[in-house]
Formats: sequence, C-alpha cells, structure tokens
Amino acid sequence: MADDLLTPTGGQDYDASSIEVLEGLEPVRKRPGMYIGGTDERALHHLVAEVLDNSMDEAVAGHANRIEVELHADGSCTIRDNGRGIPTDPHPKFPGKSALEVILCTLHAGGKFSGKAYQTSGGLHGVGISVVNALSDHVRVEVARDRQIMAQEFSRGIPQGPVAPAGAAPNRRGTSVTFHPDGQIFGTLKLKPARIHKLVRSKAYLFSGVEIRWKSAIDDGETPTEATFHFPGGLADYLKETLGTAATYADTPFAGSVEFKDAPGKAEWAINWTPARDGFIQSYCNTVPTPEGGTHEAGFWAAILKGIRAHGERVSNKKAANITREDLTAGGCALVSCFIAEPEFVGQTKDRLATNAAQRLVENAIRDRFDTWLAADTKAATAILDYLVLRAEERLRRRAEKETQRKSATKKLRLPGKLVDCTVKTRDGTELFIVEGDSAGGSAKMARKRETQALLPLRGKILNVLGAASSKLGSNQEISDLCQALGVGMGSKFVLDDLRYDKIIIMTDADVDGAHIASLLMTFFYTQMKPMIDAGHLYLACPPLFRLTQGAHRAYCLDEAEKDALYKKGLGGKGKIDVSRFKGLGEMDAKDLKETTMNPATRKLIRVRIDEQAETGELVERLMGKKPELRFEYISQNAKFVEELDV
Ligand SMILES: Nc1ncnc2c1ncn2[C@@H]1O[C@H](COP(=O)(O)OP(=O)(O)OP(=O)(O)O)[C@@H](O)[C@H]1O
Repeated sequence: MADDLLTPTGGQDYDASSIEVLEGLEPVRKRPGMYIGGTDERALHHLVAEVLDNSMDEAVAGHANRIEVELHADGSCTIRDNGRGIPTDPHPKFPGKSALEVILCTLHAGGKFSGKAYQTSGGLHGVGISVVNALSDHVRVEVARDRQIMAQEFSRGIPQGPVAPAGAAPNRRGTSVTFHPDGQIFGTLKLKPARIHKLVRSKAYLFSGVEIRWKSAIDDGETPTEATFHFPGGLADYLKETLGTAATYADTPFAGSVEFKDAPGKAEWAINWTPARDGFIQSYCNTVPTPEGGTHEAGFWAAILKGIRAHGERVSNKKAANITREDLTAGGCALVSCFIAEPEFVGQTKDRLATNAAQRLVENAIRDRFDTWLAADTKAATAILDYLVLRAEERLRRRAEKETQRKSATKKLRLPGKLVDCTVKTRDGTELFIVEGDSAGGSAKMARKRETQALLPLRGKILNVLGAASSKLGSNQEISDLCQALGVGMGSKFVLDDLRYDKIIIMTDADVDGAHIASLLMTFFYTQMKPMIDAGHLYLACPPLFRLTQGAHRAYCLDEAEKDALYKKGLGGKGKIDVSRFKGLGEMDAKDLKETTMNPATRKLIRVRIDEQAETGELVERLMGKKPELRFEYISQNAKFVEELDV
C-alpha cells in the first residue's frame, strides 16, 4: 500500500521504441529552426541566400563571373551561374547515386571541407543546398557541363527520378537551381522581390569580379523588375550609395582592399563619419553577411581606434586618448568584408564570425593603411579627430552626470548599516553582492574590496513576486531597498542605463534555503528587470560547502563529490585531513569568503542567462514551484549548464 503511494505510475510505454533517429533530410523538416533559424520571413529568404552563396563561392573562387537571379510568378526562384557546375558523375562512396543527388539529399556533403576545390568560400558545412531541398516542395537542378545538360528534380528532399540528360549545351556551362518553398513549412509566406533585390545588390558590391542580373515576375511597385549589378568600385561605392546626400567628415571614405600577408584571403572596407545619422557597421565574411559581427569586426575597430589615437598623439591632441570604440561607432558608418580560408561561424545561419585569426589579420591589414590615409588627408583627419574627441567628451560628461545622480541616490537611501556602498564613482567594474543575513554581511564586509564591491544584506526571504499583487511589491521593504540600491525602477520603469553596478551578484548559502532565496531573487529580476539579465549583469556566487585542512595546506570544495575526491587524493601536506562543513556564509571567516567567493582573481561566478530555446514560463514555474528541493535541483543542475567563468 505504502509502496503504491510512493511509486509514481505511468511511463511504462517509454522504452527503446520511443527513441527516434531521424534519417536523411527528415531532421531539417522536423526542426527547420536549427538550420535556417526558424520558419519566418527571414528564414524563408535565407533559402535564397544559401543557393546564391554557392554561386558566389564559384565566382570568388574564380570559376564564374555571371549570376542570374529570377523570381517567378508562382513564388519559385531560380539562381543560375556560369561556374563549373555541380558534379553529376557517380559518387564513389554511394553506389548508384550521382554526386548531385548526394549533395542535394545528404547533410554535410560538399566540396568545401578540404580547401581543395574552394579556398575562401562562404559555404563550409555542406548543408545549405540540402536544407533548401528539404524545405521546398519542388526543386529542379540543371547542370551544364561537357556540352550537355543534366537535370534532376526533387520534392521535399526526395528525388523524383535519377539525374538525366536534358538537352545539349554546346557553349555554356554552370548550375541552375530552381526551388519553390514548401507551404507546409512556411505557411502563406512568399518570397519578396524587395528583400531578394537588396541581397543580390549587396553581393555584387562585395565582389566586384561578378555581374549579377536580377529579374522578377512579381512587381511590388517599388523594386525594379529587372536590373544588372556590377560594381567595380566595391565597398566605397556601396557606402556612398548608402549614405546618399548626408554630409560626411571626409570627402572620400577611408576605403581599400588588402591581401593578407601570411594567410590566403583579404580584407576590404569603407568607412566615413557623418553627423547626420547614427553610425552602423555591416560586416561580411566570404560575402556572407554577419549581422552579429564577430572577430573581423573586432579587428576592424581595433585598427581604427589605435590609428586615431596614434594620430591624436602625433598632433599633440591629448584628448584623443579618451576616445573609445563606443565613440567610433556612434557616427561611424562602416562596411567591412573579409575573405578567409575555413571561416568558423556561429550556427548554420552564420550570423557571427568566430575565427580568431580574423581579428589579427583584419587589424594588421587595415592599420598601416589608416595611418597613411590620415597622414595624407589632413583635412579629413582633423575633422574626424575633432568630432571623435567631442563625442568622447560628451560621453564622459554624461557619465559624470550620472555619477552625481548615483551619489545623491546613495544619500537618499538613508540605509545606514544596510547598503554598504563601494567607493569608486564610476559604474565600470563595480559589484553589488546581495547577501543573505546579517552575520554573512559581517564577514563579507571585511572580505570585500572597498573600492569596487558593495554589499546589500537582505533580512530573511524576499516576497515571492509571482504570487504577489503589484501594489504589494511596491510596499515591500526588502524589494524597495533593493531597487533603491540598484538605482532602478521595476517593470516598465526599469532603465538599464540607471543601474548603479556592473555586476549584481546573488550570494546565498550553499544549502536549500540559500537556493530558495536565490530563486526568489532570480524570479524577481526575471519578471521585473529582465533587460538586466539579458545584458549579462546578473550573477550567482559559488560559496564552497567544505574546507579541508592538512597542516598548512587548505582547500575548498563546492560539493560532496569534490570533497570526497580531494580527501582521497590528499592535499599534499602531512597528517590528518581536517574537514569542516560550512553551515552558511556566516560561518566562514573573512579570509575563507574572500578567497573562495569574492576575490575576482580566485572566485568562481555563474552568469545567469535566459535560455531563449527553453520554455521560460515552465522554467519560472519550476523555480517557483512549491518544493524547495526541486528548485535546488534545478539551480544546481543548471548552474553547471550556464557556467561561465568570470573575467
Ligand atoms: N552553384 C554551384 N556550383 C558548383 N558547385 C556547387 C554549387 N552549388 C553547390 N555546389 C557544391 O555542392 C556542395 C554542397 O553545397 P551546400 O550548399 O549543401 O553546402 P556548402 O556550400 O558546402 O556549405 P554550407 O552548408 O555552409 O552552405 C558545395 O560544397 C559544392 O561543392
């Protein structure tokens, strides 16, 4: 009877047969988000980009110089190039299948893995065209090679017949891919001429060795239905066109193209500054747009920043040293494109470049050129330097103003003995430890670094915000203390810029109660100050549970397993190992606390972030469920998951 009560029922049908293995292109249709970032309009147009990128790769590799992109009335799209043509001969590893079929129907099949057929290509995963194939209800590929056309058709990733001859091609070669996006995946969304036109145009700017023809049977009233793009002026022309008639500080942008000295590839760029609009940067790697930037952008800004500061020094403008990257980007409008071998992107949609070497390559390529340019065009150099110095001054003044507000906020708090503030005036590098209980506050006060570390001891548990009415929130003492200390309001009144500290660190005991308090605080921040978590300001401290001493040797362990292992191994000292378990932060002396939990050089911190993939609602529910053990389990499991060491 008792057993029945304890043993949960159900789940008997969960056995080996419930574990599925998706084969061929099935995973793409089941989880398109993983391959094209979703099923929205952006994802739909990503299909065009995948096919176009393949033709661009042929062009960049020097095998094609013309590409045609055509949007048809039925919503399908054709992309044609005069490159080498996708190979159609039998594939040695897949008997009975042509290379074409293998490429279209297999994930991770491609010619860009070894760098033999392509050197600096945008494609690298061997996934692109198979994804397009999987997500289209009709695909027709025609390859003109060796005076003959070979064609094959597919539907939802499945060949509709073998590759077969489809006429003669006496004097042309290349690949033509026509695809119609599948309504089962994209619903009623349709390819839009404006988006494709823009994409196609930008590709022509990025690689001047190609002519791209555009044609659309769909007329949206704004986009030209026919056009030919060929831009020998490259990025400099692109920037000029983007900026239109806006006044700029340099008459001609700082632009150029430099081959890397010690690696295959090159960097191309164009930048100008304007008071007329906000700055922007558009970056590309191997003609693939990288809207989230990455290492090439970092290298570009580093070159510009170092160059402008050095110029300031040359003309004895001391204020130039204050200029930061933030000032550069404010009015700077930049286009950066690099071509590198074996680029590493984040994800299949390639939104960010991760190749470390790109930073150095791009920085080195541009740095000297920038110095020369500044020295040659003194009028532009002076105008840009003056403008940037002004921006830096403005930024510093704004910050100083905020600091005064911050100081007066501390005065207004009138919380003697509660908020133990840090002494530096700027927010940079400051930390607020939210500590559990007064006794912990005592040792933390001794352990902290006065300049940058502040403390806010909380008495007992804060209100569970999920269950509370918002009027109750405002009148809760602990919560209003917390808001005042942080210098921000709740919900819609939260302003990230007002935050008075860089890092907000929840420091609670390493036990169930501590975990409960941490989860209450995290829920509070999640519901009332989410942008603070999104911007990466919220952290959990990791106080240890055990201290082991052996003679003069001391070590700390975060959990039982770590302690057992160390106990077995020994600390390298002589004699008995003494184990003490900390019942709470209050039991640690200042030295313990400093070394393990507070000193940035030796501690461990966990950055709290919201996993956008996870069901956040369920997660909060879980955090706020009635059982503290569940919360503790959640936190300890996920702590491992989101572990990011502090820097
Ligand atoms: N237009 C084309 N001309 C010549 N070869 C092509 C063309 N399109 C595709 N290929 C060949 O098919 C292979 C697979 O293409 P696919 O788009 O699937 O992946 P990829 O371009 O290698 O990498 P990624 O997944 O990063 O786009 C390419 O590596 C290339 O060898």
